[in-house]
Formats: sequence, structure tokens, C-alpha cells
Amino acid sequence: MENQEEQQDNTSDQNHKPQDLPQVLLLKPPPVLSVIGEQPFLSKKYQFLKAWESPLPLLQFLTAHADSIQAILCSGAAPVTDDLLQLLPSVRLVVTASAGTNHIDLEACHRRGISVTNAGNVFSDDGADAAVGLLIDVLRKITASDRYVRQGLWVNKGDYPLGSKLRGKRVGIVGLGGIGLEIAKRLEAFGCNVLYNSRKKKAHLSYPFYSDVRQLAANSDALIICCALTNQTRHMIDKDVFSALGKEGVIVNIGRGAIVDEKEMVRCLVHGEIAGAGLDVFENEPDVPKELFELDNVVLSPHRAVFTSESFMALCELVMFKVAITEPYCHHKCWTQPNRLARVS
Ligand SMILES: O=CC(=O)O
Repeated sequence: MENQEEQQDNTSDQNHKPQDLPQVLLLKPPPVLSVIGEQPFLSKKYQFLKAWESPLPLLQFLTAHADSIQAILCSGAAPVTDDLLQLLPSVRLVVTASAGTNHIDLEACHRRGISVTNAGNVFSDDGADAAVGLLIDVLRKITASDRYVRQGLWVNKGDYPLGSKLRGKRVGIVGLGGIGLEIAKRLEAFGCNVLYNSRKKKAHLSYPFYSDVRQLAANSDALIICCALTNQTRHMIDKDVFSALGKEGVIVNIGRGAIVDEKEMVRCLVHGEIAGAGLDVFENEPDVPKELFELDNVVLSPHRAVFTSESFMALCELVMFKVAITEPYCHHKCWTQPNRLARVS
């Protein structure tokens, strides 16, 4: 059956030379490219313009394709700016292979009538597992005690210091979207008290809501940051929030590095003004402040919280689907071929 469909599909595509196909711009290889690039369904329907493979300087490359690029497939690695969109007047859709959209000028897209779509809830489970995992790791010193055993210190120095219990902790979640809600569910199961800060109080939830993140910190033993990075949330976790969280407080960040004032966080960790941190994201990735390498109460992870092989495959399917359902956005005749939804269902 699949082969039959494949053959029909070949036939329907025979009339289209690659240069006639609708063009999707990729500025840098998004992680999903290795999977979606191998999907005959997509490569026969769309021409993926890979900017990094062109011998032309970027500006010349974009100018050469300015009128034919109708969609952009991106990830956090390459920002979609107003200046870029200015060069590409035919773009109607931006698909990002990420949950975060902070690398896209959303206001410029809105003004230009360009639709933007992201990874939706594909990452919610894995992001939540990783956030709770980092919290448990910091509290119970799992990674640090692993180092202790490997370095032979158990034999030479004796028992490792005690960790701290998760049950009963008051955990403040900053950002109660898809990932935040999954974190809350998991923490409830662990016997924690969940509190939250969000743009708005969620009427259907009974967790205590704090509109002021400092108040949330003052009432929490740990803060988990999983909100979006926006102009409002940049450096929202600042000196005052750390001081409200206090000496026994732990911070976990799986959102974006810049939501936290990183210099201030490092200072607080170095001086023992907060108890520890579990960090998947940093302000200038892949650079991580070197001071953190020395601290046993800090667990570091290379921006991998949301990625598992399963979430990666789900993301690829979603991106393919989103690139495929472009008919409402794009005007080229090839965008309107029938049966494209059947191909991804
Ligand atoms: O950090 C990962 C994402 O935004 O998808």
C-alpha cells in the first residue's frame, strides 16, 4: 500500500522541476534536518534552500531567492529578524523546531502577516522529567556523589555529606505552560507543595498563584524556571529574587539562560547565598561560567532537557506536518497539491 502511494506520488510530482517547487529557507541546519531531509515526501514537494551550502555570501544568496522563499524552517541557532524578513517578501510561514520562539521577531512576523508555529507540547514530558531530575540531583547530590565514588574518595575520606529530602518541599514553578504543568503533576506525586508564577492566574488550578516572582521565591524552597524568554522575562530572576529564595534555596533552569541574571546567580552560588542549582540553559551557550565547574552543589547539562530520541522523532513528525500544511499561507501552485496530509498522517 505504501509503495502504491509512493508511485502515485512520484507521478504527480513528475511535472515539477526542483526550481518550480515551493522554497523553504534554512539558514543553519536545525537538528531535525537529518531526519526530515531524508523524507522523500517532503523533498519531492519542497525545495529546501540550505543557505550554508551556497558558495554565495548570505545576502547575495537571499537576494537571489528573495521572491521565491515562502517559508523558513529554523531553530534557536539562527535568528529570524525583521531585517531578514525585509529581504524575503514572499515568506508567509516560519516553522521553528523548538518550543522557544525567542530567536524569532514575533512582532515583525505579526506586522507582516507571517504565521509562526513551534514545537507545541512535543517536549512537555521530557522537559518536565529533566527539570524534576535536576532538582532531585541537586537536593540528593547524585552527580556530586558519583564523582566522589569515582575519585576514590569514599574509601579515603569516608561517608559523603547528607542530601535533602524532596517530599514536603515548596517548589515554585515560574511559567505554568505545557512543561510547567507536567512538572507540577510530577512534583505532586513526589509529595511537594506546588506554587507558581505565570502571566495570569489559571482559574482552573488550585496551586497558589504569585503574580510577583519575588514573593514566589520568598515562599519556595526551590524555583523551577520553565517560562519563555521575552522582553518581560529577561533577567527576571535577579538579585532580589535570589535574596528572597535565600541560603537554603535551589534554582533549576530549563527555560532560557537569559531569564536569569547569570552573573548574579554565579555570585550567589559562589558566596553560598543560595544552596544550589540545576542548569540546562545558559546566557551564552555553549559557554558556561567557569566558576560553576568548581561547585559540587551545581549540576550542569548541555541544553538537552527536552530532547530524547522519542521527543526528537515526535518533533520531526510535527515539523514535517507543519511544513506540509502550508496551503493557507503560500500561494505557489505546488503548495496546493492534494493528498499531502494523507502522507503525514
Ligand atoms: O530548548 C528547547 C526548545 O525551546 O525547544
